[in-house]
Amino acid sequence: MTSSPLSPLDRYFGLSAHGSSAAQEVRAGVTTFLTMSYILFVNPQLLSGAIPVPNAFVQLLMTTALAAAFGSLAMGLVARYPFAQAPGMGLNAFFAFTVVQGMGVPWQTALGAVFISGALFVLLSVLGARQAIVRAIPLGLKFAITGGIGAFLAFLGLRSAGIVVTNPATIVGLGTLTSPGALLTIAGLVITAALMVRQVKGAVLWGILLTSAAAILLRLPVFAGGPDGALQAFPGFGGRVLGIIDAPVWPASLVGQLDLAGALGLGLLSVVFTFFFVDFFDATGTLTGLAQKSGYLDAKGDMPRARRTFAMDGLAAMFGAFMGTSTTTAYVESASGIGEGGRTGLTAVTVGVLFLLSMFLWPLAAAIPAAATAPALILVGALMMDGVRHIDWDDLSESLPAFLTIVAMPLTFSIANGVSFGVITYCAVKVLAGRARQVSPILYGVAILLLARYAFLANE
Ligand SMILES: Nc1ncnc2[nH]cnc12
Repeated sequence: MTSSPLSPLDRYFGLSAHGSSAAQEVRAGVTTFLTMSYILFVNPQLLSGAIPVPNAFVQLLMTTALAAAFGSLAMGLVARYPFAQAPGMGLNAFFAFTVVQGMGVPWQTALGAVFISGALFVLLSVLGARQAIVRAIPLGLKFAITGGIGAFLAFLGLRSAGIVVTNPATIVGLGTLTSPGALLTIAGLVITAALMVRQVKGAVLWGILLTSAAAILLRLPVFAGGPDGALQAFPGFGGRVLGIIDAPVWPASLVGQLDLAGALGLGLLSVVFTFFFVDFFDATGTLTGLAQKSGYLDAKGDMPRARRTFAMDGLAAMFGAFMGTSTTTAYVESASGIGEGGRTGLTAVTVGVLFLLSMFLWPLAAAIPAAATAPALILVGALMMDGVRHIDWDDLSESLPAFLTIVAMPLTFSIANGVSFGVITYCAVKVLAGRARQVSPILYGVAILLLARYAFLANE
C-alpha cells in the first residue's frame, strides 16, 4: 500500500503522526491565544505601577506581545510542543508589588534578576538536572499537579467572571450571579459543554466567539479591566484605520534596560532565587501537566524532548527580561488548545504569530470579554482533573500529598506552592511512616531546598 508523501509542514511538526492536521492545529492555536490574550492588558496594568516610563501601558503591551510571541514560537519551533508562553501571572505581581514597590529594588535591577534566573534555568535544563527532578516526582503527584492546575484554572475563570469574589470576612465568596458577566459566563459554560458533549469540532473556540459576540451586541461588560478581574464596558471600535488596527510602538524605554550587575549584588540573591524557585516549579508543573494532558508522557511519566522544552522556557524568560517584562513562562491556558485537539508545535507557532499580529490588532483583542474566556478556563479545568483517578486514594501517604497539591494551587494562587506542599509532605510522611526507601534521594534534596525557601526567602 502506498501513502501520499507528507508535506514538509507535516513532517516537521509530525501532524499526521499525532493524528492531527494543520487546520486542527491552527484552530487549537486560536483557542489558546483567545484564552490567554487577557495578558496583553493585565500585564501592562500590573507592571506599569512599578515601571514608570512614558506611555508605560502601550510600551508594556508591546513588550508583553513580543515576549509571548518569542516564547510561543521557540516552544513550537524548537521543542515542537503545543505549549504557549507569556509573562506569567503571580510572577508579575511578585515583581511589581513585592520586589519593586515593596522592597524598593529598581525595576531595571529586578529585570536583571529575572534574566539571571532564566539563565540558571537554561543551564539546569541543558545539564539535565531539571529532568532528573521531574523524574524523581512520583507519578501520583504528577497527576495531582495536573489536577491542581485544573482547579487553579477554574478559580481563574470563576474569578474573572465575577462569580467568585473577595470577601473580607471569609477571603472568598459568591459574587452577584445576576450580573451580566456572570450570567454570560454561565450561559457560555453550559453551551460550550453541550457542544463538547456533542463532539462538535472547535467547541471551545465556538464558545469563546459566540459569547464575545453576545457581549458586544448586548453592550455588556467585557475584558477584565484590573488585577482584581473587575469588568468594564467595551469602549467600542473608535479611532484609527477601520477602528481596530493601531500602529505598534517600539518599547524603547524598556528594551535592554535590565541591570545585570545590580542583580548580581549579594543583597539581591534572595530575589534572584525566589524568581528562580517559583518559576522552576510553576513552569515544571505546568509543562508536565500539559504533556500529560496531550498524551506525551511515557509509561514512566517522562516527557520526550524534555531538555529543549525546559531550555525554551528559560530562554523565553531571558528574552522577556531583556524586552522589559517579568518572567515569561509556559501557560496553563495552553490546555484549552490541547482540549481542542492541538498536539504539535504548530499550535504554539499559531499562538506566537497571533501575538505578533496583536501588536497591530490590540484594540480588537480588547473585545474578548472575560465572560467568554471564563467558560473555557472552567471546562478545561474539569478536563485536567481526570488523571486524579490514578492516585492511590487508599494509601494516605500517597493521597494526602496529592490532595494538598491540588487544593494549595487555587488557595495560595500559585502552582509552585502546590507542587512544593506536595513534595514536602510526601517526603515527610514517607519518612515518618517508615517508608523512606520508597522516595528518590533527589526528591529529598528538593524537599529540603523548598523548606529552606519558605524559611528564608521572600514570599511570592
Ligand atoms: N504563572 C503562570 N503559570 C502558568 N500558567 C499561567 N497562566 C497565567 N499565569 C500563569
